[in-house]
Amino acid sequence: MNSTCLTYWSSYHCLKTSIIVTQTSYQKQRKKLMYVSKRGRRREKKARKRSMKRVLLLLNSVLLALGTSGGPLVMRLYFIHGGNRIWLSSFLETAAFPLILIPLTISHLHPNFHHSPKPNLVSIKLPLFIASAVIGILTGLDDYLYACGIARLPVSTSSLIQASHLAFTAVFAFLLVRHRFTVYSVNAIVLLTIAAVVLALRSGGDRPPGESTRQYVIGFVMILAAAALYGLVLPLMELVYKRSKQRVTYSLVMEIQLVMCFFATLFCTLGMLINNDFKVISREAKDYELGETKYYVVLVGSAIMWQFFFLGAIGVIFCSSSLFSGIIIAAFLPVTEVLGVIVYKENFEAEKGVALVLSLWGFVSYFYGEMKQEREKNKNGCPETELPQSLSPNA
Ligand SMILES: Nc1ncnc2[nH]cnc12
Repeated sequence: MNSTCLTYWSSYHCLKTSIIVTQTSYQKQRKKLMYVSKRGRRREKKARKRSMKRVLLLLNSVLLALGTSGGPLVMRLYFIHGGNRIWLSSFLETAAFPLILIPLTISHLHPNFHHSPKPNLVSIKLPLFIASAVIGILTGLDDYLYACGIARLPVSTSSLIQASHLAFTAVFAFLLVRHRFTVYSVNAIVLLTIAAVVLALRSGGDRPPGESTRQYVIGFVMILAAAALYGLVLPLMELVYKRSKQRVTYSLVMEIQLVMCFFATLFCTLGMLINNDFKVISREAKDYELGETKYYVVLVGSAIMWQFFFLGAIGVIFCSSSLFSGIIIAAFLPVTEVLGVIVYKENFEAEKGVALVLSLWGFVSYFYGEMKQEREKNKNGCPETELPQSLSPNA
């Protein structure tokens, strides 16, 4: 009896222990599963976010490329055929800002662009508003300097601006946001700068007949100042995103763009008022070589192209970096020159071909470096990292 009892007793204990062990391992397994699925969900969310950011980067790069090539071409069309109001052309650089209301409305309605179920109509807070307004005024000043240069140095100057613009952006990106350079990005900066300098070397041949040396020098200084100022504005924008206490979403980026362009346009409107540009527009339209209707078409086209430029630039900063914005602007410079050959029947000199090849090489080098960096990150076991050099804290 005793021995039977003992057997039962030990079997009972055995069973109990095995139940407890099973329960514990089940709980452990369950916890692990929950952890894995939680991690999986988090990964999935991050991957979705990353691919969304890639789409946005592509979209903004296309906008920036369109604006970089189309903006100077249309602005040149204005000056070539009899337009000469500098404040008006700088005003046109940002005046199409109400267009941003279209994607902004879409983004408010689309759940992928915001994070709360009931997004506010206006999410920008006062500190970000003030920063955007200050950058907007700087942009207005930059637009004026840029238009001054384009008006005085018609063809080759744009290449001069871009030549120094990328270098200024690189220096300010290092100083303001501690941008980390790779061998590939430095190679790209050098190649793109050489490409633009090759174009700029032809500048003597592009000097318009009858223009005084003084006018030429003023144009040169203005365009260099514009390059330096815009080289500061892009990293400044990146700094604003990074320091923002608000979570920076693409909707917020568009609101920032709206505020910036509003203040830039306000600045140029004051210039136009002081300079009596509004009174002259109708007379200038009547005298325009391509006709009155085409005059207004050129003005509207210019405003749209420049809006693509500015929206693309700050969108690329949001998705990648200010340096990448500068790289796209520089890379499309020879494309603009080649388009000038096609559209305005300008001469196709060997320098334009050389510059085009160099800038494509620079662009490919930059991309190769970025892809390599991302592949290495993935190999090191952090596949869910954000896009290279992206604004991870807010994105
Ligand atoms: N205001 C501006 N518009 C276009 N390109 C520029 N590069 C430098 N300043 C610029």
